[in-house]
This record gives sequence, C-alpha cells and structure tokens, in this order.
Amino acid sequence: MTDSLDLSSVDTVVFDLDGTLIDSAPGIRDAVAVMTGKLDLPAPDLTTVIGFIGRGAPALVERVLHWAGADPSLRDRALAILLDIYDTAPLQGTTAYPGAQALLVDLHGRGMRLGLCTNKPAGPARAVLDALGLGPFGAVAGGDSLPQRKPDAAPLLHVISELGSTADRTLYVGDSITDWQTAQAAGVRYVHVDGGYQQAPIPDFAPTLRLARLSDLATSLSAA
Ligand SMILES: O=C(O)COP(=O)(O)O
Ligand SMILES: [Mg+2]
Repeated sequence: MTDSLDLSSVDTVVFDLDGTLIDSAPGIRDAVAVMTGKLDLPAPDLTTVIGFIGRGAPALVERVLHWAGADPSLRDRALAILLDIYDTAPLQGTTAYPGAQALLVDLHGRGMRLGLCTNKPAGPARAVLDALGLGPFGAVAGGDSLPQRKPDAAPLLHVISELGSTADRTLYVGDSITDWQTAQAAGVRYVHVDGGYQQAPIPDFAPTLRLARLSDLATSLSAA
C-alpha cells in the first residue's frame, strides 16, 4: 500500500455507494430477512450479510441461499423478491456516512467531475441518492446498467466516458476488494476507505491510497 498517491492530475472522482457513501447494510439485512422469510429459510445476521455484499444482488442472493443450505433452484424467485423490496423500500436501513455530502459539494466546488459506480441496481441507487440528497453526479452506473458488473472494468470505464473524462485523470473511491479489483482492471487509481464492508485485505502492491475516513479525501486532494 503506498503511503501517498499522485493526485495532481485528478479532475474526476467516481465513488462506490454501499459501504463508501452510505451505510446500507442494516437495510440489506432487513431485505434479506424478508426474502428468507418468504422462502421459509433462516435469516443471516448483519455480520454475515455484510460479508455477502459487494458483488451485486444476484451474488448476494446466491450467497444467502448457499449459507441457508437452500436449493439453488430458488435463485430466480429469491432474486425477484429481493429486487422488489429494493424497489419498494430503497431507503430502508440506509443512511449517508457523516461528511459524505459535504465532501461531494467540496469536490464539485473545485470543478471535479463526479460519478457513481455501484453494484446496487441503478433504480434503487438513484432513489437513495435522491432521498439522501447525495450528489451532484454527472454519471451513474448500477449493477444492472451494463451486461457486466464490478469487478469488471466496464461499468467504471462507462461512467468515466459519460463524464467526458479518461482513466488517467480519475480516482475511484471504494470500500471493498471488489472496488480495488475494478480500479486495477480499469487502470484507475484507487482510494480505499476503511470502515466499509471490506471482505478481504487489499493487496499492497498497487497504487492505492488508504483513508480512515471519507472526509480525509478532501485533505488529500488539497495537498496534491
Ligand atoms: O450491491 C452490492 O453488492 C454492493 O454495492 P456497491 O457496489 O455500492 O458496494
Ligand atoms: Mg461498496
């Protein structure tokens, strides 16, 4: 892990959502509990659900069914139940991290192009942004916006392109190994924010800046 990252050429910052800008794990846990309840399956606790977050709703469902020892053929029905809950109650158990909106306003005020690249479905993601007043984002990609989802580079490169920017001018800010992998695949510098839903150690051989708090990013960019 490098101690610092050359941020001088950055004019575009793309953010992950769950675990980075918002604490949505309690809401996801509740949505999963409704899903498992409808399928007569046990409900995983918060810590277990957090370990399943990061690869999008289909992966979350598959991981929950596997954990519950359920028949994998339930996947499509379980996913439909979960997505319906995401659509009808996107804000359930979801709050913005302290300083998230202030950071976005600060970066926007500096003329930074801001984007969002999340594996949460785009509809619920946009509903959360609107309800929590998070932004302004010039481009948003959700887990269902493209055929590929993170850690494939495609969604991140799509957001960067939509912002009229390039990978070499972009910083990607995330909370999990999936985000680190996505940034490496896209050739984009990565900022890892501690305290999110990290499932595996971030390899320390790539240009990565680690921040204890999201709000530390403004300081890092000012020092650039
Ligand atoms: O939906 C997920 O699995 C996680 O979403 P994220 O990409 O915003 O962390
Ligand atoms: Mg995340």
